[in-house]
Amino acid sequence: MSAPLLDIDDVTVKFGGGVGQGPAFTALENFTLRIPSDEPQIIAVAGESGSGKSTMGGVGLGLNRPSAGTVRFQGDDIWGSGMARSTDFRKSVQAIFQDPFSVFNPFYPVERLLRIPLRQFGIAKGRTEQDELIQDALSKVGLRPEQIIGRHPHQLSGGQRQRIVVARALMLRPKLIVADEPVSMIDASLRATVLENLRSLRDDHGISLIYITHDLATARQVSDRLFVLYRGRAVEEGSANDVIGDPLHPYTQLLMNSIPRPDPDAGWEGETQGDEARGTLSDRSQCVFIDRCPHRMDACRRAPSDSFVQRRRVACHLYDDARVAT
Ligand SMILES: Nc1ncnc2c1ncn2[C@@H]1O[C@H](COP(=O)(O)OP(=O)(O)OP(=O)(O)O)[C@@H](O)[C@H]1O
Repeated sequence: MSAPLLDIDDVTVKFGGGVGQGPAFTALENFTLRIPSDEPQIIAVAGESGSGKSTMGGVGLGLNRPSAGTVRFQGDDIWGSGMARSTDFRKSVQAIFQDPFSVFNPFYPVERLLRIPLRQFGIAKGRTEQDELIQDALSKVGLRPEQIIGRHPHQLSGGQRQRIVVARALMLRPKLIVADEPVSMIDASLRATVLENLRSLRDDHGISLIYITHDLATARQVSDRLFVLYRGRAVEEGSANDVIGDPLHPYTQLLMNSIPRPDPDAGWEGETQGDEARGTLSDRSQCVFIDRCPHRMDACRRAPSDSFVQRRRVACHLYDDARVAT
């Protein structure tokens, strides 16, 4: 069996803790995710603001170095081998970020923006080959090259810009894409198209995706597996259908019952903010959800171990019996 494409094994990421930085803050804790190399998948990572989603994405992209645990890409420890900084790795793992505006220089026409990564990664030799690749990538995301080429970012709609970001990633023929809130900046009518594009990356191009989102509905639409993060802990993980269809962790249940606001960036109703949402160092010895949980009991003063129940992994003392049984 070949090595997994990406193997994030028991990774913890802490920020700060250095001289003059105050105590270390745990943004991600004991996180494990394996994406097979022979079967492209879309993995959704959901949770409220500050839960550690982007930190997790940064781990996959080789941007956040784990404080503990290992990250392997096709079998190689990306930090042990120095691979995280190699051109090969940076080409193989691409990012699609939330705000397509931020990646565009307003003074460059689109094709110039697309040529930069081709040159940077040495993908196409001459200008003709570059132009062919650019046109091909634009067509693949449903854009008509003749309507796009020669235009500047402000002459394009939000949906076109977002698709260009997908085209840019596609041109580099990555094996994995980390898409961080790719649809939150575009209006609902275009969302379906962009989600369709993400699905096509998996189905037509064999690319796996880590899809980071606030929005459980789109997670269900596109993803094979879903991780629910709270205060840096994956509290529930399983097939998106199982977890969203019948959530077991009280936090996932809360997410399902909360009413999504019209503005996806505003988060869920009842969402905590700031320090409370992030948790503190002292929280880590007990269940991270203890202060909001309607089922709180004495056992919750200890951090729960994982239980495997109803085809998913859940970190909650309510399922301790299931854990003993397995
Ligand atoms: N470089 C950093 N230095 C210090 N703290 C950080 C850093 N990056 C993230 N954090 C903190 O880690 C926590 C998790 O942040 P992260 O961005 O991963 O959350 P998120 O779930 O993606 O949130 P959002 O949905 O708002 O983007 C936050 O409290 C954030 O302030």
